[in-house]
Amino acid sequence: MSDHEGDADGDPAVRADVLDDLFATIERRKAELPEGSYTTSLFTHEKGENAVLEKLGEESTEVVLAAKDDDREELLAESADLVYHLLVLLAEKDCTLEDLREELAARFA
Ligand SMILES: N=c1c2ncn([C@@H]3O[C@H](COP(=O)(O)OP(=O)(O)OP(=O)(O)O)[C@@H](O)[C@H]3O)c2ncn1[C@@H]1O[C@H](COP(=O)(O)O)[C@@H](O)[C@H]1O
Repeated sequence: MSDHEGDADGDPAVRADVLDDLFATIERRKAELPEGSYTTSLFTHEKGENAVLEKLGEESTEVVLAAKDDDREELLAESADLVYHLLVLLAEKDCTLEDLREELAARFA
C-alpha cells in the first residue's frame, strides 16, 4: 500500500500527507488555471491584485478572535483557511512546501 492510499478521515498516513496533496493541487491550479476554481481566481487576481494578501490578513484576525473566544472549532476552521491562503501565497511567489520545511528544519537545534 502506498503512503497515499487509505481513508482520509481515518488513516493517520493520509492526514500526514494532506499538506503535500493540498500544495500539489494549488500548484496545478497555478499551472492550469481551470475556470470556476477559487484558487485560480487568486492567481489571476480576479478578486484584486492583493486578494491573497488581504485574505491572509482577514484570516489571521479571525484566528486571533477565535482563540480569544476559546472557540476550538472556529480556531481550527480559521487556521485551515489561513494555512490554505499561506500556501497559495508561497506558490504565487515560487516557493515550495519543501522550502518551508527546510526553513523550519534549519531552526531545530
Ligand atoms: N483549502 C481550501 C480552502 N480554504 C478556504 N478556501 C476558500 O477561501 C475562501 C475563504 O474566504 P471566506 O471565509 O472569507 O469566505 P468568503 O466570504 O466566501 O470569501 P470570498 O470568496 O468572498 O473571498 C472561501 O471561498 C473558501 O472556499 C479554500 N478553497 C480551496 N481549498 C482547497 O483548494 C482545493 C482547490 O480548490 P479550488 O480552487 O476551488 O478548485 C480544494 O480542493 C481545497 O482542498
